[in-house]
Amino acid sequence: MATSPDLSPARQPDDPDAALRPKSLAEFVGQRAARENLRVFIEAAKARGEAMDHVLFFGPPGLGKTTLAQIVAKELGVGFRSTSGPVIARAGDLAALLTNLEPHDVLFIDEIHRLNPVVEEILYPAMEDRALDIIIGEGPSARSVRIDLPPFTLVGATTRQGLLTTPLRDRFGIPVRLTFYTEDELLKVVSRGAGLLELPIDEGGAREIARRSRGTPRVAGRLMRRVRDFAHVAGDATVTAQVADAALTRLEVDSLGLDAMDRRYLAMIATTYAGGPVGVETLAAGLSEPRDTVEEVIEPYLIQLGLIARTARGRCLNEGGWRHLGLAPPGPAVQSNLFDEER
Ligand SMILES: Nc1ncnc2c1ncn2[C@@H]1O[C@H](COP(=O)(O)OP(=O)(O)OP(=O)(O)O)[C@@H](O)[C@H]1O
Ligand SMILES: [Mg+2]
Repeated sequence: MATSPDLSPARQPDDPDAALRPKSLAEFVGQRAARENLRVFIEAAKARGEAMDHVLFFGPPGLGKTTLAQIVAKELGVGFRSTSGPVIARAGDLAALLTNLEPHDVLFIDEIHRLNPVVEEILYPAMEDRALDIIIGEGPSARSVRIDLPPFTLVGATTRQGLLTTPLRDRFGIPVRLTFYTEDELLKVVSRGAGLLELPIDEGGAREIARRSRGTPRVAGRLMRRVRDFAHVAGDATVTAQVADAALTRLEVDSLGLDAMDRRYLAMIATTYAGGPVGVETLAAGLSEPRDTVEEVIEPYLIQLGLIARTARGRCLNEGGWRHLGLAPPGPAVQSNLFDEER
């Protein structure tokens, strides 16, 4: 996922996401504000015959950042070049990419928060003045040469907007935050996906998958494929709510859509650290997961559900978190957690 770029599902040749990826803004479900604004900016850029301003998509993994980047290029009717922050090792690599763009092309940089600082410096004048400043030669005879670039649109994607440097963030004219999907939106994602996968499913079955997809279309797609496997082997002709529930329960996806890792995370705060506060490093070590995964993948949805809180002194389990684990919240501890948050 977001932490190991070269293993990212989005970059593998047999990308299971690809089959379900919407190809146009009209097909893209949810994120209504983002979609409507993008439509305006795309139309305006096309009408003026200009490259669209630079766009930054940010939000948790699997919400559609890469998908929207591709859609933007398609709707603009321009070329799409794709790379990722950690892959661009040297300034020269980025210079080569930029000088090879056709006018108005979209250059997509995934995980843009992981750009090497030296490479990032090249990007500033490229984004602002559509120019490259290249140093030729070494020592006293070195001189700087400015190369003009074709007008282009940089589309950046990140799961961690907070890790972007301010100069980089400020150069994106169109920042777009993606948020978790509602159950009804995911219902549409599942119904559309089931059609593409030729999976016979009724409304109850689709809603069960939608409800337990962690607010995330990628998870919905994954659960749909697994439910299809179970239904196939069990000989169920149609995926009903009951069939979906049985399959999801076997996959250890609970009624809130939390998986085994989410529950281990909650249980660790509850039992090992008495409800917190506990530092994220400590939790990551206890779970044997990289800190990035804990912060980018596990926590955002648990915070959205209100099961945990991030406080200045660490992570705390909220009342809902205790109840979800089937435990009673300790009275005084809850009060002191509230007190932490206020400070
Ligand atoms: N609005 C949507 N409607 C239908 N399917 C969607 C939507 N958004 C995303 N998907 C599906 O979810 C999957 C993941 O989307 P995508 O790769 O764009 O996520 P991402 O935000 O780039 O994730 P990451 O941060 O891990 O790179 C894709 O299969 C895509 O088809
Ligand atoms: Mg992506």
